[in-house]
Amino acid sequence: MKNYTRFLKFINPHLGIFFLAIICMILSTIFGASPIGMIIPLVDTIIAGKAISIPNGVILPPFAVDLIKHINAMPKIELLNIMAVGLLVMFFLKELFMFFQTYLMADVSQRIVRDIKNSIYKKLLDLSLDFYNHNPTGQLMSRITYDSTVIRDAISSGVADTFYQPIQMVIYLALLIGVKFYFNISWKLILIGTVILPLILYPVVKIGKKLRRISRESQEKVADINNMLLETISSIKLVKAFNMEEYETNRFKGKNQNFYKLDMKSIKRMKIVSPITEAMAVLCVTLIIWIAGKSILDGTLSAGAFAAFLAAIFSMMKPVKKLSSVYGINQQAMAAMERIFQILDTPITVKEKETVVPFNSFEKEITFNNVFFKYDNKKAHILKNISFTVKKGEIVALVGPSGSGKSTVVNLLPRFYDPGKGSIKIDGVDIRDVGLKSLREKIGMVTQETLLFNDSVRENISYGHEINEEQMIRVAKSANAHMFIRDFPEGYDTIIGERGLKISGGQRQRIAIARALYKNPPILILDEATSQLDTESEKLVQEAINKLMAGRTVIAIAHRLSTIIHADRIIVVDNGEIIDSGSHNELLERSTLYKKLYHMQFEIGASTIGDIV
Ligand SMILES: Nc1ncnc2c1ncn2[C@@H]1O[C@H](COP(=O)(O)OP(=O)(O)OP(=O)(O)O)[C@@H](O)[C@H]1O
Repeated sequence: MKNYTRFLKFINPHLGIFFLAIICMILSTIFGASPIGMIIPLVDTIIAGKAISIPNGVILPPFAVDLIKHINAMPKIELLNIMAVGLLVMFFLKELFMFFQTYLMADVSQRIVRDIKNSIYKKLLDLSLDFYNHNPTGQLMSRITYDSTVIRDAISSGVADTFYQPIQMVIYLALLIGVKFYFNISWKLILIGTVILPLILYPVVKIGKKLRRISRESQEKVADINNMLLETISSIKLVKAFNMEEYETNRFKGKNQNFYKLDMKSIKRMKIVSPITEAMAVLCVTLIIWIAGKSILDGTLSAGAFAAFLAAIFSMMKPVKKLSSVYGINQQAMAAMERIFQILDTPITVKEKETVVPFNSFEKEITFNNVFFKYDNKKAHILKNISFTVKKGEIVALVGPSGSGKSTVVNLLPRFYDPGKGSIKIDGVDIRDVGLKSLREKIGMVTQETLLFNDSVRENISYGHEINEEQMIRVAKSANAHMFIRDFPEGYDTIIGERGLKISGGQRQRIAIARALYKNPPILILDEATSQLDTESEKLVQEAINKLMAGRTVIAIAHRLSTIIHADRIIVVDNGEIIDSGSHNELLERSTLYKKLYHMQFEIGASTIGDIV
């Protein structure tokens, strides 16, 4: 229920259209119900040839008495003509308002789904990185694509009917009660109509609860399937290299089959609702016809009154039946909504404080003070007591075996994660006290995976900033990228990435370096790629990196000998701790681990890189 009311809040901004749709619903129902009133003169006056009589004891308003008298006095053929035209007009108006009702409701549902998608997307981008460690991409995508579609379908049919059908029921009930009083129909008939009929809803509610559980499961299965698709398609080379096509096909078949079974379970339940409600309805109607039939035989009920009463009861049945199927759809939507709220409610771990210290320029130093850190799902500390200082303009290189925690150290600086204990300060101010935006503006990152968007070279280089053609070409030249970009079919407008032009690893790196140069941050985090490029390409990348580092404060996860040699200080990290620091020569003399790393990583690198130092 809480989720339902919360969901209704999404309607708030579109209340205007929503109410307009409701008004159209009411009008359409009224025009749909009015012809029932015509049944009385049709049956009593035209078919049975009797005048409409006012039962004893019934007091009608004068205009109704006049109307009845007028109808009784009218030639039958004229009455029939009027009724035929009336029916046509009513039908036309009913359908017209029905069209506006469905159109406006569909508009509301599309708007709500659009808003929900926007909210999820914004939330996803605001969420801290730890969230992504335990939420696979495919599953998150399925929230935006599949779950929101379930909700859209539920709104356009569900929400509309949730309001529309009760309105219909009330109007038909009013009509029924009007007919009851007018013709003095026994309460027994009314009770059967109004009490037993809604009982039909009981099995429906029961089934609805089950549907919600199944729906939750099947939404998880869809998320699973999406995730698998994403993984295998993006790793298609790996699948082919290991001849895993058949294995992956079978894995997919398995997941798909499970989804099919679950979907059928839900379809079975959705579809069983209709025969159950049908059977109950037939039972009620038979009972009513039987009781009413006896009254007609007794002469206490006119055929016209009976026909009007029966029509009102039948009309009421439609909304009851409709409501029962809507309940199932709403249950599915609620399951989808629960999953969406789960994301919307996930706390953001790395948050900005309400009042932040201004951070306009970087002046002095970055300090890590006794920093401890662990990833949320792991018990052991990944970083232990990390303390070091980087003065403005210094280049500090982090070296250490794979998995020792180097990337984790640098990820703490732009606050991708916050330390558990200890602090990181820039110019003496804890980075948790400054605005996230102003902090990240000051930091540039060039990482091992050179991430480029499927967009033009121009957009990739200027990402997040206004495009200044001159500056862009200048940075591209510095990054040794201008030459090859110029040779692309559409120069800086060439689309690169997944669906665009494929470019080499070295070219990607140089575009990423141009992007960092364009941002022009005072602090640079450099996570050098371990993969070796060919000599020529490596030389170009190296030159570009040197230009990028010039005049900046750099923390580099070093894999290149040249970075090591250029560094003012080298920090050796092992198993999450700093075990030594100093210059290249000092460390070569006293650190066994550094010596080992040097011989393994840098010497080999140097021999292939050639004369870059
Ligand atoms: N997102 C994460 N969630 C949980 N554990 C992680 C995560 N990222 C890294 N780790 C773990 O933290 C430890 C340090 O990883 P980190 O990536 O910082 O090492 P590294 O020294 O940069 O390694 P490499 O040189 O291979 O990139 C490793 O044991 C790794 O398994």
